[in-house]
This record gives sequence, structure tokens and C-alpha cells, in this order.
Amino acid sequence: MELLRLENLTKTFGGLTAVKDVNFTVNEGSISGLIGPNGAGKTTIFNLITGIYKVTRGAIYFQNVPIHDKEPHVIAGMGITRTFQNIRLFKNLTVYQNVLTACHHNADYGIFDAALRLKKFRRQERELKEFAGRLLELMELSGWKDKVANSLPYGLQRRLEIARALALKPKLLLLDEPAAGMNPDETRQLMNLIRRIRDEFGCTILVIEHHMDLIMGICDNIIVLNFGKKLAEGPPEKIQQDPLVIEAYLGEGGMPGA
Ligand SMILES: Nc1ncnc2c1ncn2[C@@H]1O[C@H](COP(=O)(O)OP(=O)(O)OP(=O)(O)O)[C@@H](O)[C@H]1O
Repeated sequence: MELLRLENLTKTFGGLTAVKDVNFTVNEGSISGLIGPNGAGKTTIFNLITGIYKVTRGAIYFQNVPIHDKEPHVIAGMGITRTFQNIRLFKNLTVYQNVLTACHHNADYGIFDAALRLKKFRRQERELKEFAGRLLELMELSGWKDKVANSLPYGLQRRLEIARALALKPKLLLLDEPAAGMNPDETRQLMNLIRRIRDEFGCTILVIEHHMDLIMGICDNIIVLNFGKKLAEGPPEKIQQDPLVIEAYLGEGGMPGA
């Protein structure tokens, strides 16, 4: 079943067309990849889906509801969450505190419940702590729980960022270059984690990534962009052999990791 649909999506910045008439759908429960050479328009599409940028032309539907005219907080509230190319964490808080603060977005107790530590507050606090613990387990960060985020190796900081995004219980998780800066071992581990997030957490994933092994290894469907336009779409085996895709990457020195 379709979760997200982009229809003739176009974004211009002054005279530059960053995204031009892009159409694709993301099916519920799938892992989809958005790839393309540098400057192809991938992050711009994430910014359009999440409402950070206003759409110039075209439409975006989430669960068949138009979202291209909605504010970022409304879109987030509907169940779309993202991570960023540059890691955004509370660097001086512990791993656990980072996840727990994100979990608090789900709390609906009032200031009186909290101040008087009423039953509703105590029950929700217990549930949020359990959920934070579950997320740390899922992202294999339990052993780092009490470490300050800043002290974590780079690959683990990226995993912590994903745990924080999952704390918002998204239906659609957008990952912007989650394996950037990771070594091959860390990348392999991340691939397994992304599959687990889909299988155990039940959320749909759209991922931008330059690591081709990751994209080809986990995606059901891949959308290739070049100069803002959709160049190709299909399963990994089809994309890997597509002459147009290979040619687009040749200018950049070939398909990365292929
Ligand atoms: N806010 C902006 N103002 C002006 N131009 C922008 C803006 N955001 C993106 N662009 C331009 O739009 C084009 C697409 O950029 P985008 O960041 O979406 O590419 P990308 O495919 O994500 O690239 P990369 O793989 O390098 O991250 C680029 O030419 C970029 O300079």
C-alpha cells in the first residue's frame, strides 16, 4: 500500500531548478533509496517532504493527504521524521538522556500532573523510560547508555541520532546519509539495524546514501536523480545495470562502492 506520493514535484531557487517534475511513490513497509550524484536534488526532496522548503510546483501526499501546504511541525505530527547529514545531538547529555528527551515529545501530561507527580505523570514517565530503553536496545546502544554523546565514536553518534528520530514513533523515517563517515564494518552493522527498524519497529524508510553497498543491500526500490530529474527507478539489480545510471555516475568517477 502506498504511504508517500510525489507528483510532478518541482523546486526552484531563483534561476536554479533543484528538483524538476519528480514522481515516485514509497510503499508502506518498504525500504526505498534515493540516490544520485552530488547536487542531484536529494536533500532538497527531503526538505520538501518535511515542509522545510515550500514546494514551487507539484504535490506531496502522505497517506493520501496533501502535505505540501503544511507546516513542518504538522508534517512531523503526522508521522514523518528525519535525520540530517550533519549530526544533531545534545552533545553534553548522555546517550540515555538524548533518547529520553526525544521520547518526551510523546508525553501528554500537564504541568500540574508533573508538579504534583500525579498517577498519570508517573505512569507515563515509566512508559517513556521503558520505550527509551527499548530504542537503545534496538540500536545496540545499551552498553553506551551513560556515556556523554560527544564521547561516542562517530558511527555510534549516527546510530544515536536514528534512535532519537525513532523516539517520535514515525510512520516514515527519512535518513539523510546515515552511513556518511562510517567504515565498512560500521556500514554493515547499520544495514542490519535499518532492516531491524523496518521489521521490529514497523516503519517505512526512505534513505539517501552514497554507500552503494548499503543501498543495493537493503532497498526494495531505488529512485535515481540526476540534475534534479528522475533518471531511473527500480529494484537494485535493475538500477545497477542501468546504462543511464552508470553514465550519470561516470562523470563522478563511477558508482561509489560499486
Ligand atoms: N537553500 C538553497 N538555496 C539555493 N540553492 C539551493 C538550496 N538548497 C539546495 N540548493 C541547490 O539545489 C541543488 C540540489 O542540492 P541538494 O542539496 O538537494 O543536492 P543533493 O543531491 O542532496 O547533493 P549531495 O549529495 O551533495 O548532498 C544544488 O545545486 C544546490 O546548490
